[in-house]
Amino acid sequence: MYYTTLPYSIAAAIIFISTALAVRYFIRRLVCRYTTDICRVPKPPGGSWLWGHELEPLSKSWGVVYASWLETYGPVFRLNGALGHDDILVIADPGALSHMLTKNVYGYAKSFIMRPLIERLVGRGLMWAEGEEHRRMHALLSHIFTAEKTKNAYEDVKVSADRVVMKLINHLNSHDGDATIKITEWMGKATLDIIGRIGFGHDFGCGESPEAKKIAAVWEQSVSLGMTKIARIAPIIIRTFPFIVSLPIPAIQAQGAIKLTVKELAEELYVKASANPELNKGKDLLSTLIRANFRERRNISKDELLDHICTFVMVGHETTAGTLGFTIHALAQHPEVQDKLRKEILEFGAEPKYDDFLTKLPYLDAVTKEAMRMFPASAHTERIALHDDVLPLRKPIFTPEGETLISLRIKKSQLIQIPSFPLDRMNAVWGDGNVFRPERWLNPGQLPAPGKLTQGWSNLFIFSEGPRMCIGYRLALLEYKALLSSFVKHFVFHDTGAEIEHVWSNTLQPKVVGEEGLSLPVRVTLADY
Ligand code: HEM
Repeated sequence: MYYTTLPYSIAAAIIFISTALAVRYFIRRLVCRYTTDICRVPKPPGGSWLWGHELEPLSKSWGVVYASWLETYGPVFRLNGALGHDDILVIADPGALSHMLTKNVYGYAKSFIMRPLIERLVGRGLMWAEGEEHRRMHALLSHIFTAEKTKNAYEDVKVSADRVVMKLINHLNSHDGDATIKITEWMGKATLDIIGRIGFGHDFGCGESPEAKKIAAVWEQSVSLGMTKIARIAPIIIRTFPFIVSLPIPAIQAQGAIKLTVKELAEELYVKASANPELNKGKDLLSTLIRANFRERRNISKDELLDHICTFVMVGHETTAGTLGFTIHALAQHPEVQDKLRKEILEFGAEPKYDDFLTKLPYLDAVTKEAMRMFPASAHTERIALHDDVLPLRKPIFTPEGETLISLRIKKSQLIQIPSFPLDRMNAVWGDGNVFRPERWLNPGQLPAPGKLTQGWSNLFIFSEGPRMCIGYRLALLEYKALLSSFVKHFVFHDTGAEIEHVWSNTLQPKVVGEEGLSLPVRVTLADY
């Protein structure tokens, strides 16, 4: 009896599930066709029945596949989602981005992939919060990142910049003045040192303290594991099966370890600083927050304050280090740009101060903008629409049926990807978007019209735009310019000839083609002047 009925019940179950899936599929297509404009948006051909188009971007250096789609289909297109997920909208149109990120920011939340990732990496701070909670946290934190507070951080930035320069000089002296280094690692020592002081009055010993080494090791482990094929597919699977996040998978657990390490350190300062908040005169961000919490009776929990510090430490140091690393690599590949930059810095003479960086070093400013255009650390992001909405388009879509769409109706839960990495490299906007050419910034006539660009810092997308734009962008720019000018003043960077590809693992990562793990090798010698 058992042997005869089992195949029938399995067959019945298969027929039932297949019919249910087919009915669901057709209902969704009908809903999509008649209540949204998604079906009219261009879509690349192909895409597997199981993975949709979602594995294709992983097959090449990060951004290359999205860039070719953007070239072919324009700034708005759609992809088949993996594992039966609805079509995904990909948006690089400045009008639609401004609607989602500036005008209607709380109508679009971080996606089910991004939010758990952020929570594991840095905790439930500003980057993780949504809606009213985000508004409250932003009001609490924005006053510690003003232009004036950033200016006051200059001395700490300078101390760390000098320390890492001295360390690299010593390193070169012990290698006959000529060494190939992993540039992002060196930049990470400096930016961690800076955020340690500014964030919670901690000295990371220019990357040499045991805690600094632990953070660097855990970060590298998390990024390296994140580069493996399975880890790169994992977010797509997690979207359908969110419980996977709680399984003991090394790549996922390593992300949590970074947060724990930083929290442990910040907790020591928290205990000291909160014992007597009025007497604590610390200038660092944690002390400032503890004092404000005490004076204004805000009742912010210790956990929340520590998560803010974790967020600043991780998103504040890795991003800036990554962009600096890519810039120095670009300078090694463009010696004429490097020489011109060094000349400007040497001719300036004195040590530039905060205000000098803003107005008195135009070529440094041009190099900064060009690098920020080409190497955004946050290389990709995603949003979910929380309500039915209409997205305005700055560049209309012309459908094969002869219709012109100047806006798109979308449904609640629509998943939207923002391809931040290729977004500011589009040839249709920049002409030569993949060419590192700082000179374009010296002549405003050579820049695209602002209407073709997003509304963030310098009309670039690197720090995003609107109320969720990077809160630390002034500090990032100060660190970036102070470190880059010190490095270019003291060292000469040479191209090693290694072919570099980009990987999206937590942030934008460099990797030598054909080698394992993250690496951006640059040959360094001492500047001779
Ligand atoms: C070159 C360096 C940096 C880059 C490229 C960068 C980029 C970004 C981007 C793109 C976002 C928006 C993410 C999104 O909404 O999906 C963001 C948010 C954020 N950044 Fe930065 N960032 C940098 C440095 C810093 C620094 C130095 C700090 C602070 C110490 C910082 C703190 C934050 C925080 C707290 C948020 C969350 C803001 C919110 O959601 O309201 N970042 N950053």
